[in-house]
Amino acid sequence: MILNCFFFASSLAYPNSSRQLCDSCRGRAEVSRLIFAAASQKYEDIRYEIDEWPSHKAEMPLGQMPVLEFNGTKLPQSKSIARFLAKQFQLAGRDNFEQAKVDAVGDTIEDLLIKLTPVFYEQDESKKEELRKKYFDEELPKHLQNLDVLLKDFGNGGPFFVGNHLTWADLFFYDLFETILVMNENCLENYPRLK
Ligand SMILES: N[C@@H](CCC(=O)N[C@@H](CS)C(=O)NCC(=O)O)C(=O)O
Repeated sequence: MILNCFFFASSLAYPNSSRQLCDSCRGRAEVSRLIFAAASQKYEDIRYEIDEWPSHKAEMPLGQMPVLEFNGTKLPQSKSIARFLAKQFQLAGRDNFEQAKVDAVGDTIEDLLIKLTPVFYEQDESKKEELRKKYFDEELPKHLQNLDVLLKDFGNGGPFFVGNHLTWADLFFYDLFETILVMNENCLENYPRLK
């Protein structure tokens, strides 16, 4: 099976952080790349730079990326792509209810990502810092508290969010926190289970 992913490359730099991220933000396709890697599956990974994007936008069903091409059809929406791949490769939960628990974790992670995006897109440096501080002081703790509850309830005391085995929810959390920890390396200190 050959699958193509499309993805935006953009820069992410936090000069005050001691953590380093790769020189381009991995974006919304990264969780799918991690699923492919965890399942040892081959796929084609096509990435566009910002200046290449206008000539490809019309090729995408919703004019957005990422898009997965499977058997000649293009599937948009990063979480739908991730769920599809996870189901293909048995990383979505072992029964219907486990899948719902994995989805609940994935949706809770998405909640904290949605609130973070204004920080990424703010161009004014002082406003960006203000938003960043507010996010880490007020917003993120609520979401981490929610994730901690789900980890406790669904994870059977083990290291995975659901059912003592790896699912795409773990990969989604790992992917996002690689970025978030660059922005604030202490943000998981009060959540030892999540850390
Ligand atoms: N809900 C969508 C959001 C996709 C999205 O916003 N993609 C952005 C890049 S992160 C995009 O393609 N922007 C370019 C454009 O809209 O022209 C998903 O999760 O895939």
